[in-house]
Amino acid sequence: MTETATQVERHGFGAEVGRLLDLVVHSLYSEREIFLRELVANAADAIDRRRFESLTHPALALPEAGTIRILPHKPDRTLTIADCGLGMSREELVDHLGTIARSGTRAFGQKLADAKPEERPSLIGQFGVGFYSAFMVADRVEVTSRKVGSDEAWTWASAGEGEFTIAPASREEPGTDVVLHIKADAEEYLDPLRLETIVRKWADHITIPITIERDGKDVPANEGTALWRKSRGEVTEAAYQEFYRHLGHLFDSPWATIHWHAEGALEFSALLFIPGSRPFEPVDHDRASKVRLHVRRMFITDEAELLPSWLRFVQGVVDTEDLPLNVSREMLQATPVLARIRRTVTNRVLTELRTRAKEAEAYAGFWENFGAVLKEGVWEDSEHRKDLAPLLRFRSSAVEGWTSLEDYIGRMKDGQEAIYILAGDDTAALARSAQLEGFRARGIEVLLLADPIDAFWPERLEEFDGKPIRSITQGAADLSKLPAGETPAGEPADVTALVAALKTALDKDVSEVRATDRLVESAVVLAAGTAGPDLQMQRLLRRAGRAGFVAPPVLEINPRHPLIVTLAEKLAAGGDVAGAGELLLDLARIQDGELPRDPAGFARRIEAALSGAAG
Ligand SMILES: Nc1ncnc2c1ncn2[C@@H]1O[C@H](COP(=O)(O)OP(=O)(O)OP(=O)(O)O)[C@@H](O)[C@H]1O
Repeated sequence: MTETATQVERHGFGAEVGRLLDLVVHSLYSEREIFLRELVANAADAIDRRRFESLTHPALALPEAGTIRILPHKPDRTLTIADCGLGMSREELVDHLGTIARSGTRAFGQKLADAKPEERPSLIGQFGVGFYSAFMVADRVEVTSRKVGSDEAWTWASAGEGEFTIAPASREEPGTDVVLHIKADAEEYLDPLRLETIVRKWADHITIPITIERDGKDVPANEGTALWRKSRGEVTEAAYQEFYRHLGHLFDSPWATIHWHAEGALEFSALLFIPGSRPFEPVDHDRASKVRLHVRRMFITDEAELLPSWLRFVQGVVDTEDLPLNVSREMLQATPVLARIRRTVTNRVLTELRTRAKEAEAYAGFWENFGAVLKEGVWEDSEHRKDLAPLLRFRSSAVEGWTSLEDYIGRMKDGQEAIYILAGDDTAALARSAQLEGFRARGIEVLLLADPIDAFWPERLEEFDGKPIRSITQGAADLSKLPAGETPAGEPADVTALVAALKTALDKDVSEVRATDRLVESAVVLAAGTAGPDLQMQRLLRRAGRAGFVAPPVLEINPRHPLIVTLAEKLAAGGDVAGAGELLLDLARIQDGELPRDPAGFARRIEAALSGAAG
């Protein structure tokens, strides 16, 4: 390098990088070797990306031997990881290595900061922290990179303490060298045999050849067999697990490993995993499946959406013989081959779920992690809606744990015609809801739904096994045909006049006031009109600022409740019930977890009511 001091530019790290670096460097001793996994994975990504770009820009083609070279050099205590990948421009060096681009890394940094110091090593070992893990073993890191298609090369350098420098450099070919100045206590990473053990452990499934320099020669270090091409019997659980962790930045064990080879009309190998825990990076990031598409072992893209978005939690690889190696992005969008693969792979995952759904306990684990995502399919995928319905699980007002629609139907009462559901924000609150009183009194089970998507999909599924699915907050649930377990205490008051007076008092805040037989202990409850969305859907629309023309709720009153009886009497004696009406409506709202319409006014009315009681 012929740099002069004046050409070296100094930059401060983004605040998040600084914090992450500090944590990584100071909390780690045991699992340091994963730095190599991270750097080799970055090199492999860069080569894969270059290969893909070169399909449309042949000038960017990879040199013959597209390898990753690991070069330990004891005399000057450096370890270099060199690749012939896409390379980075000056701006990319600054952006990619000076700030944290990946949301997952950022979230991980937070998790790391929150963890107890003694827990940090294992956290880092499990997740990896990308490029910055280099600072676990190096006290200085230099990255010299030349972007494909450019003659310029630049060196990014840092001691991992608050700042990095950028200076012009030279590199004969496009690609990247990451040079680590190995710390005194990390000398083992200059030993070729030690490095080889690490590569075998972490990177054996990487299909790009990896070599380690030993006695002046590049010695192959990875087997490079594509794991998914092997038959199931040839792959150990440990190898599956390692590959799974590599794919999804996951640290647990897969809940399901689905590995098969399709032959006949379509030829492909697929290795898919359903994660055993919710991934660290939120799955709804862009809602697209990231299953990787390979053609004859070569990585093509992870954007082929090989699974519908409601299966986006599935990780894995599909490797086909039926597409040309030089498949372009345009072709990927147009080819019927992918559509056929998609259908086959989707059905295979559904079959796996159906089989595993028979083991209630294990399935519950899956459901808690990904049930909410699966339900999106019921909402948006008419082709698979009916396949998904039997896979759904619910909390219920009648049984502990999870239950299915099929089991619910098995418990339906004589004369009960519908499957009843109640949606809200939180199952514990739903289980206590006044909405359930009349159903409980009649021994009728209600399914309790607390995912945001639950406001949507039931409307699309409509029925299961011939039984309509009904939200109990929508319309007047017709409970009169179903006998109550015991007759509720007290005579119902004649509330005809009260109903009319309350409607007048509440005016546009309610669309109707009516007496109901679905309450037992509570005086009032809200319902939605028969035609429009149910209460939970209305709440979500309001929160999204899209209440639009949602009709005001129906206020239902319990004619046997002492409070209602008293109000009916007060009205008959010529008293005014307008203030009480305002309070009743707000009480009904509060019961459903909402705020009073006018909290200050509500407080004043409560004060007045209490002083009346006190006086
Ligand atoms: N050898 C390389 N060649 C080209 N670009 C690289 C190389 N190493 C890193 N980069 C760029 O720097 C970015 C940051 O790397 P880093 O390892 O921190 O995160 P990541 O690779 O995105 O995530 P992770 O390592 O957690 O998978 C990469 O996304 C990539 O754009």
